[in-house]
This record gives sequence, structure tokens and C-alpha cells, in this order.
Amino acid sequence: MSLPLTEEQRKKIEANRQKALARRAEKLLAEQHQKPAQSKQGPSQNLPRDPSKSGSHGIFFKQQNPSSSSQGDQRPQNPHNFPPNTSEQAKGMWQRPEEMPTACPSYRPPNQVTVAGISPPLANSPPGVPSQQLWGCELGQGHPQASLETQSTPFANTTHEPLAKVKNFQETAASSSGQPPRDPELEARMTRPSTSGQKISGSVMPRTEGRLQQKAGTPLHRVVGSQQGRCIRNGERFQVKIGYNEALIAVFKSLPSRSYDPATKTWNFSMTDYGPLMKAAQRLPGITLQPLEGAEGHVESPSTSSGIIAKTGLPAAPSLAFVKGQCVLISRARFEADISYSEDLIALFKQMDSRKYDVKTRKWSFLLEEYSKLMERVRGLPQVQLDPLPKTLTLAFTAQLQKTSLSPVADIPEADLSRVDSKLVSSLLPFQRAGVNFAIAQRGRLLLADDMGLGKTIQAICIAAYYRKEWPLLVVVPSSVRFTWEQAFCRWLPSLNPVDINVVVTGKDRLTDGLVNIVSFDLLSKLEKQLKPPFKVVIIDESHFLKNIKTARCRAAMPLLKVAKRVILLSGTPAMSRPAELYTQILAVRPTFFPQFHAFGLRYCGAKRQPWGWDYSGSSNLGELKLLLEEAVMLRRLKGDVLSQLPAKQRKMVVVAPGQINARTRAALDAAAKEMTTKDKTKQQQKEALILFFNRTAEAKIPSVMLSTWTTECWAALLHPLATALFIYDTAMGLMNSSEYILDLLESGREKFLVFAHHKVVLDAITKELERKRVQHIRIDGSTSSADREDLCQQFQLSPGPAVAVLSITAANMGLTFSSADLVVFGELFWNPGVLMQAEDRVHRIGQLSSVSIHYLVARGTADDYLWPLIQEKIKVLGEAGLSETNFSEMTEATDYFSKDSKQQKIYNLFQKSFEEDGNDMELLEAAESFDPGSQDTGDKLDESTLTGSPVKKKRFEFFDNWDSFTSPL
Ligand SMILES: Nc1ncnc2c1ncn2[C@@H]1O[C@H](COP(=O)(O)OP(=O)(O)OP(=O)(O)O)[C@@H](O)[C@H]1O
Repeated sequence: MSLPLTEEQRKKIEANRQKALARRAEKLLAEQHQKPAQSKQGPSQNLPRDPSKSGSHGIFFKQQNPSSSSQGDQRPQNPHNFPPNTSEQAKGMWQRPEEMPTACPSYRPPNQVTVAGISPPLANSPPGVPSQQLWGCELGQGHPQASLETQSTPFANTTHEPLAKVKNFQETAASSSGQPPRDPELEARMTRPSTSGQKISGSVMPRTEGRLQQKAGTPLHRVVGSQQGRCIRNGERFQVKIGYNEALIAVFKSLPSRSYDPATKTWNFSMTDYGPLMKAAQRLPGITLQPLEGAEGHVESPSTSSGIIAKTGLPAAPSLAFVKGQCVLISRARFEADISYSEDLIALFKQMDSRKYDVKTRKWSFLLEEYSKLMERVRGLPQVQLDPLPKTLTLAFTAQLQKTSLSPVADIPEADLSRVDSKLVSSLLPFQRAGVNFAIAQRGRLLLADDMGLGKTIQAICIAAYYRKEWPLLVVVPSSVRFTWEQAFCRWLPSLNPVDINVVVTGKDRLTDGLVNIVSFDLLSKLEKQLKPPFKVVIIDESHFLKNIKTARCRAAMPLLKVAKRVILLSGTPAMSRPAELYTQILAVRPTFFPQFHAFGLRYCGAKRQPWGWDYSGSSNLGELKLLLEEAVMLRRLKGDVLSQLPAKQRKMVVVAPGQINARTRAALDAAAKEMTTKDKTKQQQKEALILFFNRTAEAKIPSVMLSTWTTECWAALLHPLATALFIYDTAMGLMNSSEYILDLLESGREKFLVFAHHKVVLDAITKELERKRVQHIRIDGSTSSADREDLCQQFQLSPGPAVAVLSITAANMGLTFSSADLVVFGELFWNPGVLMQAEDRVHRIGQLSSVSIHYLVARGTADDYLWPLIQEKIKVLGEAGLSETNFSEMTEATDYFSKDSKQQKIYNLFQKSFEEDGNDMELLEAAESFDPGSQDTGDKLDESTLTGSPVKKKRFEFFDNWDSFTSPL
């Protein structure tokens, strides 16, 4: 960010510059006296000048600018009121500013005469010598005496020197001054002779015998015209708005940072080219470029520098070239000057004790403790504009600036967690403990951006618990994980009475009823009014959901976060594509850092001004942004950083919202449960009821797992019998807009994962929704042939972008490798834990370099209530028998989430008994698989003819045959 110069600074700069010029003039004058012969041949012999106009170039700016009272007025100046020759000409000359084309290569105004009103002779400059070259001589390389000698030479009588001579002359003049030519590339271009004739600002003047013919009958002074334009700042670049001028285009093309925007028909440049461009433009006759706002003092204005040069005839010194750049932070301790070459500046840099020169980047860097000293001294260099570090950075790195911290890494003290439940504290992995320390060092305001699955929940609960005295606590989460959070609080904070946890389920609930209040993003925006008095401690899970400031969820959350004392943002993917996405999260954690987005956008989003406004979709200074975030906002560890601390598998039970189960489904589930517990039922009847219960569970879970906007058509495609269709349609409609887990995962940036389900209806629903959302996916179920299985598997493995593998629990739990994913989601539970573990091991196998995450979606009030503990118990037994390396219960959350009353116990026993009896497993499986609400199909039935080695038949053996795969380390 550049600070505008004060009037005092400008005066000082100008005084210094004058002094420097005077010194240089004296020196060169002395040199010239020693070489009188050379001076005789000065170019000014060919450049008649009116002595009274020695400063005319300087006045040019001053005079011309006021005449274009409006900055935007780009009408070519026609001070002599030439009648336009044609109507086209008239149009070209007098277009309204907005119609006026700017200096673009394709546009040439007809016969536009725009030679400067500075020095009439230039209109008839020697043949083959571009007028700008002459300006170069006049302003840069002329000899003072020669200049005076020739000033009264009448133009008509001017002896026209051949180009070579003029060129030689220039070289001599330049060498006589002992100065290298300025902008050599630029000057080379400017001295390139015209082949077809001398073009002056777009009008081709015919050559006659090597002489430039003056237009007959045109008095000299009447050929004078001018073009005015202006420089406009555009982020880190600037744009030049001016009508077409060939000479100017040549200048533009000589600048390294040039870029032409065909949409706006304008050229733009980086600020490093600002000085050279302005200087070159000053030398062009008839061109007036209004400088950038605030930069006037930094470019030699014609009224001053050129004026003096004209008087003295001295060339401009290269060290006086205007250079502009910025300071950029490159580490916690050092900053870099990102600026182009300046002799004086280098001399200054060399005075700094901590200076370092990077030969690769050709940049100088310094310790932050020398920052103030350097900046103060740079301010004394009139021709240098080195923009300071943003204020936010100097505040965030105060310790380094004041030399109180020299450590290359932040020194974070160990927090006293004695006030937090010991169960939680003792469970923290070392990197999680470090995360909590960081949060407390940041006074409870941070963005915890650890990779997915690293345990952000446990860390957030610990941080919030540290500030328990400031509760009630608000936890804002995607709706699919509201109950998972509830369970996590119960698990990690035994001191918290579960009744004090309030999960907000509907818009009618109160947001402040609990000590811990858990609400979804969407409900938060509906309950905004209840946020007074504000919460002091707030956790936001998946905080990148707030990335768009225009969304209702963001508008609801931001005011809340600004006033909260502690703000704990959690996201594994805080920004998915561009730094602009980080802005709201930074604002939430540190409201004072970048109160205005524009400042952030200019520095870090490569902001560019477009015809329609500012474009912030780019990126810039990312290294610095990372340093700032790490210092004061964000903590991020990747799985690879902490792999040694992680278990090979991390299981998570995700409690999907019971509120999403529609009344009809609820009634069907209850009826099935009642059947199972009704006395005098035969075993067969009980089993049928159990299967029905399991099947109804599948229906009930569909929306929580996947569906958001399940359309009538989708359902119609799935369902045949009207009654069932009506039943499920109602269910779906009742659940519309509900948040669902798999879509949330995709929105959170999960790239590749597996989703297992059992029922065809669930698999269908998942694939349909993925199709609708155009997410790449494969599906393997009982109907997939062996050959296709392998192909599909390869397709998934090699897919570079996001992809979901939708897999049948029973048909795809073995023989397939999906090691390019590290997450498995079970949309449905299955009673045989061996099958589940085999399914898990599709990702957890050789080739897997990461710790894998397994998410089990469990719906309360369904068969899951019984299946989940059953699975846990079975695994426990396997573990005790040494058949499983993992203690399932310990690795998953909330194992005791349902209270077993007598009825529940009875159902549980029935499940246990049914699935334990030999042969029952197969019977139940087949019965369950044949279930498809309303469909005549056989569901996800295994077709043994298409599946070699049917998993159904082999599963038990496979499970035990394969147990090495999960007992031995990968
Ligand atoms: N210290 C720990 N002790 C026991 N289990 C842990 C620990 N840390 C994390 N876990 C478990 O690891 C799993 C992943 O944790 P969590 O859901 O908090 O990860 P996350 O970083 O929030 O991932 P995501 O970004 O996917 O939400 C959970 O089951 C959690 O209980």
C-alpha cells in the first residue's frame, strides 16, 4: 500500500532533485569545457529553438492540462481550429470522450495532425528522423551552447542532416556527457528510421528528395496540435488512456511490462515502467500525459527537470530515473525490496547491516529490525518510491520490528489446561496440544485449518473449554454434523451435563437454551434476532462456508463473530481456489487487519480494474499472506506433517439428523419396531419385522446421506407402486433442502472418497444426485461384471480431480483397490463387522500413504440404534481374540449414545440373536437385498453369474483370510 506524499515531502523531494540536477549540470559543464570540439557538433545545430521557449516543454504540461479541464477529456486538441476536412475527420477529432479510442494499435484517426505545440520546427523535422528522436537529442543530449546557437535558426532554412549523421551525433553527445544512453532499448526503437516516409502522429508526410515537405500553404504554427491522455492506477499496474499515436505506441512496445487489453483498447504497465514511460512521453512532441494521482512529485516534470535540462542542455542522469516498488515480507524476520534498479538506492541498501542480495531473484532483503531505518533513508531519495509494508504486517510483526524476537519460528508458551477435563487433555495428541497452545496464545481467536481428519473437533472443544467461564458457547456447523458435535461434547467433556447441550433443530427452537448451543448455518440466519446479547465464545465448523460475504449465512455470522471475544474457526480447506475466499475468515478472526476488502484485494488478490469494476480473482504476494496468516490468524498442519502421530485408521461416527425422518417413515419404523417386540410372534414373524425395520431405515437415511432436492421425477423413476411412491415422495418432500452429508463433504473440498451402501434404493439415490451435481463417480454393485469392476476401479484410481466411488457393501467390499482415496463413508450400517472392515480396507492397503478416515453415518431412531452397538461388540470380541488390531469402540465416538430401555434392549437382543445364528446371516442378507420400495427389481441382489467368487458366499472366509490386511501395518 502506498501512502500519498505530504506537501512537505514533495517539497523536499523537489528541492533534493533540483540540487542533484544542479550538481550534475555543474559537473557536465566542466566536462564540456574540456571538450570544446565535440560540443561544436551538438545536435542542436539541427534543432532550432526559440530561447524564449527553452522551458516550453515544462510549460506544456502546465498549459495543456488546464485546457483539458476534465481529466477524461481525450479529444485531440485543435487549438488552431482547423476545419475538419471530412465529416469522418470531424468525427475522429471531436468524438465525445467515451467514444474516443485510446492508444490502440488498430486505431488511426484520419489525418490527425498532432505535433506538439512546443517546438514548431519538429513538425518539419529532418527526413527519416522521427520527431521523437529529435526530442531525445534536444532534451537529453544537446549541448547548452549549441542549443543557444541554433535557437534562432529559422526552420525553413534548416539543414536536414541524414539520419546516420544525426545518430552519430547523438552518440557523440551521449558519450561526451559521460553518461550511458537512457532507456537504450527505448531509444533504439525511437531512432528507428521510417521507411515509407515520416509519420507524424498518424499522418504520413511525403518525402521529397530526402526532405520533409511542409504542407503547402500551412503556416508553420498551424501544424501544431497535441494529444492529451492520462495515467490511471489499476491495482499494481497503471493504464494509459490516450488517443492513437504511433510514436507513443512505439514507446509502449519498448516497455517490458507492457500489456494491451483489446477490450478497453488500452495499454497497461507495471509501476516499474511508470518512470521510463513518463520520461519518454515527455520527450514526445504533442503528447501530454497527466501523471498518476499522487505520483506527480516522483516523475521529473517538464516544468522542472526538462526545463533545467533544456536550459543546461544536460542529459538526464540514469540514477535519476524514477523507480517504484514495494516492500514484501519474505520470512518472519526479513523483508525484501521489490524494486527495479537505482544506483542511489543500491548505495543506500549497502549501508544496511543485515543486507542480503539474492542473485537468483536479484533482490535485496533486510532484517525487519532495520525496516524503519531503511524506509526513513529511502524517503530522502527523490526518485525512488518504495511502498512500505502494509500496516497490518508491521503490527503483526511488531516484535521483529522492534528486535524483541529473533526466533525464526513463533515461540508459543504451553497453556495451563488444568481447568479443562483431564479426559480431554490427556487424549490430545502432541500436535493437537500444540494447536490448543497456539489458540490460547492468540487469545482464543484463530482459524484452525488442519487437514481433514486431524481432530479439529477435539482441539476446538478443548480451546472452548479453556474459556468456559465465558460461556454460553455457540457452535455453528453444517446441519449434517450437528449431532456428531453433540456426541463429541458428551465424549470429551464428561463434566458437561448432556442436558446443557442444546441442538437447535427447527426455526422455532431457542438459540440460547443451553450452555452449549449447536446450530446449523442455515438456521443461524433465521435465528439472527436471538443473538442478543451476543455470544462471547463461538466455534464455526467448516468456516469456508462463510467465504462469500453476500450469502445469508455469512451476513448472519459476521456481526456475531466481530463482537465475540473468542472465535474458533475450523476448516480443512479454508480457501479452495483463490485468496479472496480467505477474506471473510480473516475478518472474522482479526476484524482490524483488513477492514476494507479492497486493500486486501490489492495486496493479495492481484486486483485488476476492469471496465465493469475490480477483478479480485487473482493472487499476489502469497508468501507474505501465508506468513501473516501463520503469525496471527491460522494454524494449519497437513496429514503428512503429523503422520507419525496418527493412527493408520481413524473412525468417526456421524450422527445424522433424526429430525430429518419424515412422520410417515417414523411411523413405519415404529410399527416395525413394535412388531419385533410384540409377544406371541413366531420367530419367522420377528425376523420379517426385523428385515422390514432394516429396510425402512434405508429409506429414512437417504436424505441425510445424500438428497437435497430430490425431485418428483427422481422418485417416479425409482418407485412403481403408487402407495409406496406416495409414502417415499412425502418423505422426500418433507426432507427437502435438508443438508446432507455427502454433498457437504464435496462442498468441503473432499476430493476422492468411497461411499458404501447396501440397499439399491440408497445406491440409486446417491448416484442420481451425483449425476445431477455433475460429480465424477463410478458405481459397482451386484450387477457390475467382473471386467467392468476392474476398469471402473482403475478409472477412479487414475482420476485426477474429485471423484466418488459408490459401492455396494456386499458386492464391492473385497478384491478392489482404491488407495488413491483416504476416506470411506458408510451411508448404511451392516451387521457383519468383517464385511465393514473389508470394505474399509479398499483404501487402507498397500499404496496408501496417508492415515485413512472412516465415517459411519448413524441415524437415531432407526435400526442403526441396534446395529451400531452390535458391530462394536463384535469387533471387541474379535479384538480380544486377537483377530482385529483395532478396538473399534475406542476409535469411534459416542458408543453409548442410546439408552437401552427394556424395549430397546429386547430389539437389540433380537438383532444379536438373529445375526449370530448360523445361516441367519445369509437369510437376512437375501431378504434385505430383495427389498426395494416399490420396485419390481431384485434390488442390489448379487448375480452370481456375473460375479466370480460371489462375496456373499465367500465373505466369512475372505474376512478371516484377509485379516492380515488390517492387522499388519501397511
Ligand atoms: N486425540 C484423539 N483421540 C481419539 N480420537 C481422536 C483424537 N483426535 C481425533 N480423533 C478422532 O479422529 C476422527 C477425526 O476427527 P475430527 O472429525 O475432529 O477431524 P476433523 O479435523 O474435524 O476432520 P474434518 O475436517 O473431516 O471434519 C474423529 O473420530 C475423532 O474422534
